[in-house]
Amino acid sequence: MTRAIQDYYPERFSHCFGCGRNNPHGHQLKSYWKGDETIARFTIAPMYSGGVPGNAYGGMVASLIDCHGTASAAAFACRAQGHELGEGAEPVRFVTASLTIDYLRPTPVGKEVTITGRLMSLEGRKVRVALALAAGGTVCARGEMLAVQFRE
Ligand SMILES: CCCCCCCC(=O)SCCNC(=O)CCNC(=O)[C@H](O)C(C)(C)COP(=O)(O)OP(=O)(O)OC[C@H]1O[C@@H](n2cnc3c(N)ncnc32)[C@H](O)[C@@H]1OP(=O)(O)O
Repeated sequence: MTRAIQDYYPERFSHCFGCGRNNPHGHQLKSYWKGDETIARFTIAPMYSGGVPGNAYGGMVASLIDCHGTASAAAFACRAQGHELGEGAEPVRFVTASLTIDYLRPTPVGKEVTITGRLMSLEGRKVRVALALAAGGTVCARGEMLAVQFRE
């Protein structure tokens, strides 16, 4: 897939600060399939530094995990319905109902990090996703999300 999962979001759901392609002030995170899992790459600017010099504040880490998690949920749900994003039906949209994060070690700024997502379970409108954020191959944070399909 060359287009990011977020590139398939309908226009009206594309203003998210973390991942909306139409929000020029936001992070515009992009998530992709990688086999049966998902991946996003991002370099945190030094202005998001936190308590530990040279490292990011926790909210920034949570923001990246949050947006990658809901994008992953949309992709997992789509594939479970038997089609890929962009094929036919408009992709379903998910919001975060619950997100837990374990901060294992400081996350560096100014260096590319990867965020990965793995499907844990899918039940009706609920998708549980296991998430990890790593820098240089070392996991800095782990997350677990319950994403719920948005009801319009
Ligand atoms: C479209 C947006 C695109 C960008 C997304 C980027 C990521 C984000 O930052 S999203 C923003 C942050 N999240 C939010 O603002 C969500 C706020 N919460 C809500 O709107 C609602 O509580 C919502 C939509 C999650 C669920 O409400 P609703 O659609 O009425 O469903 P509801 O029946 O209450 O719950 C559905 C199921 O999820 C379960 N559930 C809901 N919340 C939780 C929770 N916190 N913990 C555990 N289970 C939960 C319910 O028990 C229910 O389970 P079951 O079907 O087995 O009975």
